[in-house]
Amino acid sequence: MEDPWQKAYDFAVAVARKAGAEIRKAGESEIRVMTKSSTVDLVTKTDERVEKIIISSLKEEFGEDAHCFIGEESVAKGEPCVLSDKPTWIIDPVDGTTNFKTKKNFSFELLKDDLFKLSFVEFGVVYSCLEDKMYKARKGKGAFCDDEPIQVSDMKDINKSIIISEHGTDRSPEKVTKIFSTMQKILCIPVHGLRGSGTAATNMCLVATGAVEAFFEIGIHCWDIAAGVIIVKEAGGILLDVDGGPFDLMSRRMVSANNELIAKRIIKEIEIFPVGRDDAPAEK
Ligand SMILES: O=P([O-])([O-])O[C@@H]1[C@H](O)[C@H](O)[C@@H](O)[C@H](O)[C@H]1O
Ligand SMILES: [Mg+2]
Repeated sequence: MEDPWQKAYDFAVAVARKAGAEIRKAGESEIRVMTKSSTVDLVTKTDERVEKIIISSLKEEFGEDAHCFIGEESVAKGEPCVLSDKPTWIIDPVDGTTNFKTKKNFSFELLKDDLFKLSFVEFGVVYSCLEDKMYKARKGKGAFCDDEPIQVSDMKDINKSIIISEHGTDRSPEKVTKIFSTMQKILCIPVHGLRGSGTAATNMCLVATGAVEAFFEIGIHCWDIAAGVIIVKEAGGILLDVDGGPFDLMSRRMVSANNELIAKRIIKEIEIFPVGRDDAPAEK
């Protein structure tokens, strides 16, 4: 049977490479940083320019009105963040802008993917442009890094696991206290280690390749994780909400793990704090 999304998947990979080259080039000049929702929620001209390049390339290829778009920087400027039945590209032009602005050897990512409905991701692409690694996954067809199949870790022992979490972009003391309390409790289970790369996309690819057992965060956005969701799933891993319920892409809460045992053990320690949904109606 003909695969209707293969062309879009291949095109997504090509656009990711093109955008990655732009980001690498931009990293050679001075990077001026601006802020969005808080003083630690950063954006640069490169984030904005690369998002425009990606969206215009997709419109040129598939038609002006064929698909919808949810782009991190467009949403920051007031565009809606709502999933409908129409195929929708979810775009984070630079994931890990805080790493990007240092111009040092941390990773930052470009990601995009395509969704139909909340729980139905067709494919995902994450291009780690500094190390030139292309992660991708297509529903039912496996996950790959540079065309080599990837697989989550088979570890079932939480005491031998490595867990990733991040601190997000909200520095209100009560939330930071919960984040650190959760990390302390997880460290003391004990686990082998806690990590954090500074980009949700990389963190999810690390779960997918088996480098770590799990990554969780409260406060991430759909564009940080959408591509990673299918990459982790296709690599054999699972996604859950931080309360152990079903994962919801727009909820801004996620646990991704190699298996249910590890995910549920971490979930026992997570101190949940409230965050607004990505698709919440805009405040008047
Ligand atoms: O803003 P951005 O650099 O695209 O994305 C951020 C990164 O993914 C970071 O790892 C995560 O902790 C933040 O919650 C995100 O906002
Ligand atoms: Mg970003």
